[in-house]
Formats: sequence, C-alpha cells, structure tokens
Amino acid sequence: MTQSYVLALDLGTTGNRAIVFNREGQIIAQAYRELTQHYPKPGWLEHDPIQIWKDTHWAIETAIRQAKIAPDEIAAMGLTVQRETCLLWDKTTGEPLHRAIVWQDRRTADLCHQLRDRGVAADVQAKTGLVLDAYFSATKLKWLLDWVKASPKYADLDLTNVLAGTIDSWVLWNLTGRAVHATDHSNASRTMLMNLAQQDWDESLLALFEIPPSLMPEIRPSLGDFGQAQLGDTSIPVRAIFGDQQAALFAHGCNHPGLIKCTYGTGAFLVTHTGTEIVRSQHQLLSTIAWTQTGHPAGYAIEGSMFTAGACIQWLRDGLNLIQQAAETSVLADQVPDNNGVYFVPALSGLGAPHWDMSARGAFFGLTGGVQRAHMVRAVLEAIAYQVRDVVQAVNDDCDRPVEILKVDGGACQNDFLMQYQADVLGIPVERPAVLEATAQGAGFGAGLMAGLWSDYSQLIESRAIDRVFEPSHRAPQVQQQFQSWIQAVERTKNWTD
Ligand SMILES: Nc1ncnc2c1ncn2[C@@H]1O[C@H](COP(=O)(O)OP(=O)(O)O)[C@@H](O)[C@H]1O
Ligand SMILES: O=P(O)(O)OC[C@H](O)CO
Repeated sequence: MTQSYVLALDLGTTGNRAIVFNREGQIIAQAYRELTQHYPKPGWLEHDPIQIWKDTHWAIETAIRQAKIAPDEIAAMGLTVQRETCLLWDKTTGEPLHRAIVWQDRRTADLCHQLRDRGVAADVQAKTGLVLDAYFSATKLKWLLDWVKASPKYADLDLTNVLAGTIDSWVLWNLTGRAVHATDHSNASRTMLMNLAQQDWDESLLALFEIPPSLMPEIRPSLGDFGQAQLGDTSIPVRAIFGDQQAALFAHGCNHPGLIKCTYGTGAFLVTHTGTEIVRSQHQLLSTIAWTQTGHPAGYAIEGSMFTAGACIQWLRDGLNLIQQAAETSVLADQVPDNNGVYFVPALSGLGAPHWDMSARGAFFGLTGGVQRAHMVRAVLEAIAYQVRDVVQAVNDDCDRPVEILKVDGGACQNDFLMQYQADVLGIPVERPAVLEATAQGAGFGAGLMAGLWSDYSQLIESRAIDRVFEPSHRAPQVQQQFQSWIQAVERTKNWTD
C-alpha cells in the first residue's frame, strides 16, 4: 500500500481538530468539534479529558472517512496541543482523577504569590525560562495532587498508579493503547518542571512543587518516535509532537532568528526562534524550547504569551450575546469610523506578557451615552491588536533587529478588520497564509518529514500559499497614537483582585 498522507491532530483550547494532508501538503479532509469550557468559579477553567479523548477519536475517524482513504495509506501522525493544561489519571482504570486544569485558570495565583514571597522566582526563571505564574502546569499539578490527597473518594488510591501529563501525554497514552506515557520537549518546557538547558525534568523543581517524579512522562524529541497509534486493525506511527505555538512556528518556516509569527487562537502567542542559544528577555518574555530532533542541538525560542485573544470574541458571543458569530465582528467594527473613545483591556484571565499580572481583570474604558454595540465590538478587536504591538515592542528591544513582517495564523486571523488594524498599529506588513491552521500544518509537516513523505523542509515551507499581505494604511499614525491611550487603560486594570 502506498502511503501518501499524513494525519495531524490539533487539540486546541477552543476545540479539537483532525486534518488529513496529501503529499502536496494540501488539506484533503478535516473534522472539528468545539470543546466545552467549564468555569466552576471566577478565574477557573477546566476541560473534560474524556471529552477531549472522545472528540479526538471521532475527529480521526471522521477525517479519514471524509478523505476516502484507508488508515494504512497514512504514513504518520503528528500531534499538537494546547500547552500547560494538565491532568492526573489512574493508569489501572484509565480514568482522570479530576477535570484538566486549563492554562488560563488562575486558581493557583495565591500559591504563586507565596512562592514569590519565598524568593524562589528568580531561580525558577533561571532554570525554566518561565515567569513564576499560574499559567504553567507546575502549580496546577500541585493543586490537583493536593486535591486528590484530600478527597475521600481517593483515600485508598495508590500514587504509584497515577500518571500526570499535559494534553499530548493524555491523548498519546490513549492513542497507543495505553502503551506510551511520553511528551516532547516543547510541551515539557511549558510545565515549569523542565530544566531548559538540560532538557530534562529538574529534580529540585519537582521537589519544590511536591510532584513525585514517577508521575511524569518521559520527554522525547519533538520530531521522533512516539510509538504506534492504534486505529482498529491498523496502527499509525506517531512521529511528531509539538506544543501548538511551536508547531505554528515550524509551519511558518521560522527556524532561525529574525522570523516571527503570531497565532491568534484562544490567546495570542508571538514567538521567534533564537537558534541553539537560550536568549533571556529583558522584558519578561519567556525563553522556551522551539522543537528538538534526535542528533540535532535543541532549538530555542522567545515567546510573548497573551492569554485572551479569540477568547474575548467567544465571550462577546456566548457571555454577552452581543454577536451571533465571530465573523460578524469584522463587519460591525467597519460600520463605525472609530472606537468613539472606547478602550478594552482583555485581561479576562489576568495579563500575560509583558505585564504578568495574575490579579488584573478585564475592563472597558471611556464609556459614554453615545457608545453603541459596534464601538464596543471594535474596541475588543482593537485591543487584540494593541496587545500584540505591546509584545512586538518588547521583542524588538530584546532582539538585535526589529521585526520587519509579522506572519500570522489561527482562527481569529480570518478577521480582516483585525489584520488591517494589526498592520496599522505595528507599522509593518502582516502576512496571512492560505491555510490558517498552521498549528495542525506544523504537526503534519513534522510527521511527514520524519516518515519520509517529504525530504526537504525548506521546499515544503516555500510551497505554502499566501492568502493576503496587509500593508499599513494611511490611518497608521492615528492608530499608533491610540495605542498610548490603551497602555494607560492597561495600567488601570492591574492588581484588581488584590
Ligand atoms: N472571524 C473571526 N474573528 C475573530 N475571531 C474569530 C473569528 N473566527 C474565529 N475566531 C476566534 O478564534 C478562536 C478559535 O481559533 P483556533 O485557532 O481554533 O483556537 P484554539 O487553537 O485556541 O482552539 C476562537 O476564540 C474564536 O472566537
Ligand atoms: O489553544 P491555543 O491555540 O490558543 O493555544 C494555547 C496555548 O498553547 C497556551 O499556551
């Protein structure tokens, strides 16, 4: 049987997707299901791991059926996931012990403050490249373990039967018939438990967060062997695992310094490759793994993580009922000539880079009687672009040369108003590819390269079509002035829950 296809799984915060790519790198079928968001308390967010696994399984079967191919025509599978979100499960029953705690969840903010008060933040940052924040998995895993130990339901639980992991580990374990408990370096680098220079679990950090090492998955190279996914009578080799932002970086061909991408999904994540050196930011950007491959030195990146981007569009739809569909926002924003003085700070889950304030909360500023729905929607879209400008400024300061073009992807970059506004506020072109699912594309390309479906990474990247380049328009100077007002608004949202 000729194997001419790769299957990519993109398990994001908003939903789970499977895509079949052909030998030309084109999408021939895909299946997607939105994921239920559970908000048990303000600032908390959980996902049901069983739903993630069932929807993944459904998406795989549906995409393969729609592609009208047999599973054994698939050369390899690549997996990319929302990062930091983590869970514990019982390996004897396969049951999660609690819902997964999502990266946006702030429940461990107090624990982070306590640890900062103990003076460990600088050491944690030196070892992991990360800011001590509730965003990362370490404090979430500690919370889960403390909860399990205090739960009467688990009074007799033997901890040696418990496994921990991010979403990639959970899904891989299930895909491989419970045979492989592993993760890759890019996901592991987001747990706050991996030593960035040594690329292995750090014993002192596991001790600090009171995580027994036996719970942790094995860390493997992102481009490598993750075992065989069982699909009925067929098995498909899993040959790539990436955190979703690193997968997008790979798909955009950003494999050396100077190229930068931003993915606008639930959050917005600006990442640039820094080669084989760990670059330490002066502006609270994160140092992280880009990806790894056996026989090659690890590739590093710096990243500006913004927690709320597409999520505030979803909130306009589901929380406020201001819109029926995300796509409406572009039309509404264009209906008014400006924001009418309204500014929005999207700190719905606190503020990430470069402010790192777990206690900040979202706010609208400048409301007057003349403000209409369209102004508020426009202010939300503008805010997504302002955040990115804030982080690009930090990247420009940290790296030798300023960003010249921004490569974009993700669900929210379908929004033409947002992309044009982004070009205006940055004053540089914004390049949108034809395939917006760069995260899935990165996982598919990685797996296909490893399986020998393609041999030349650069050629593969060059074959990607560009949909549109948004150039800065005549209104750019005015928009850049408004950015200064937005920065003032950000300052006023800080330390809110304290
Ligand atoms: N036309 C649009 N304008 C703005 N935001 C959009 C649009 N379409 C989708 N989104 C947003 O994109 C997000 C989903 O994008 P996706 O890349 O699939 O996210 P994730 O990888 O986080 O699951 C949602 O938050 C949704 O609100
Ligand atoms: O689900 P996304 O695409 O917004 O990505 C989530 C990030 O990986 C969180 O760090």
